[in-house]
Amino acid sequence: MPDGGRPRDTRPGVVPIVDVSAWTAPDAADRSTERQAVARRLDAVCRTVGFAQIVGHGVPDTLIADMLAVTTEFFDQPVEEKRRLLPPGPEVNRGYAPLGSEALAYSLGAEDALPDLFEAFNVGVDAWPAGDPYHEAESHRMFAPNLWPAHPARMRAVWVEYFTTLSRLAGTLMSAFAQALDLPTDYFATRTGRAPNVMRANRYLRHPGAPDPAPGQLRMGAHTDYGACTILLADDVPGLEILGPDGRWHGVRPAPGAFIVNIGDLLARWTNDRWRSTLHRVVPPPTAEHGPALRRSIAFFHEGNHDAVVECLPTCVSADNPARYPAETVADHLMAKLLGPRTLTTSAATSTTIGRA
Ligand SMILES: O=C(O)CCC(=O)C(=O)O
Ligand SMILES: [Fe+2]
Repeated sequence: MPDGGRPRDTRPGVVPIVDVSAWTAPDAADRSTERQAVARRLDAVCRTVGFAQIVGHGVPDTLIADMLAVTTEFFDQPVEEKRRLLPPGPEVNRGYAPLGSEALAYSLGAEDALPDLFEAFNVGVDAWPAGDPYHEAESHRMFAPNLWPAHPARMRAVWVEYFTTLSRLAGTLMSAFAQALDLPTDYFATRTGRAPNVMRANRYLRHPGAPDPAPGQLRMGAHTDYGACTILLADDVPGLEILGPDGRWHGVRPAPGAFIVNIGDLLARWTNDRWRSTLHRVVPPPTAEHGPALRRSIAFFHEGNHDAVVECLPTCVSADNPARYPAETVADHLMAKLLGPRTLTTSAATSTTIGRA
């Protein structure tokens, strides 16, 4: 082995790198042959792994650096400060989630799970046209007001800019996904274009003097993401694992500058499982390893419009391949998924992992 017996770094490992610049670049309109090649590659990756590393995404490095800086400043405050931002109830996915307050395993129907070892901060859509009935209908829940901290003062401006930038990127990815599924490129625009997207920063940190995790306790329990797709910015620190097509857990380390994009339950349901909503988890560092083992991630969850009915796409159903999931509104699916982990009770949501490894 090249460096004294340590295993060679095998990035990108099981998660292929996909360059999407033919879809995101200013001259994307002139690159239809390349766009089609990217769409075909996305289809192949989404059918097998359900996770890709996206490069050529066009999100400026400076914005990413600002996001990480303000978010680190936020989490570095005393916990009492952060607890001022607790949401009014579990149905409001906003503000601060303290260490150990959630367990993602419940989202898959677990009946008993140890608390996860992360803390998090969540925001949703920050503003919409005053009085708009679509948004007002969910202003108590999926469009609830954000809970912004007083410090750092720049937090809201930077987060809103990043949220807006990633909403645009998600829209572009949905166009590429539509083409990959042999649909018109604007197919998802009316189904996801006004979605109650959520952005969540996770911090995993071993606090000095904290007990070792209990046997089986994870930094984040195994789950599938609930929405259409997720765009994840993560430190290149071990911990994230995905269940591969071979039925084994594989570590994922992001390539420099790449976002990790994964398919969520809504796209698995739309595609009748042609695309995988892949199980993933975050494992704790080995107990023998010293230090805080800090790992940071920021997940942008691209959902569907809350009133969209998700049912099998016309290109993904046939007499030999009947629809596997009942039609359901996005709101019903997302709320059923969300409440389990946040109330530490079994979720009643339909799982996309049944019958899979
Ligand atoms: O922290 C990570 O790498 C994964 C986070 C994640 O899966 C999530 O927030 O849904
Ligand atoms: Fe996730």
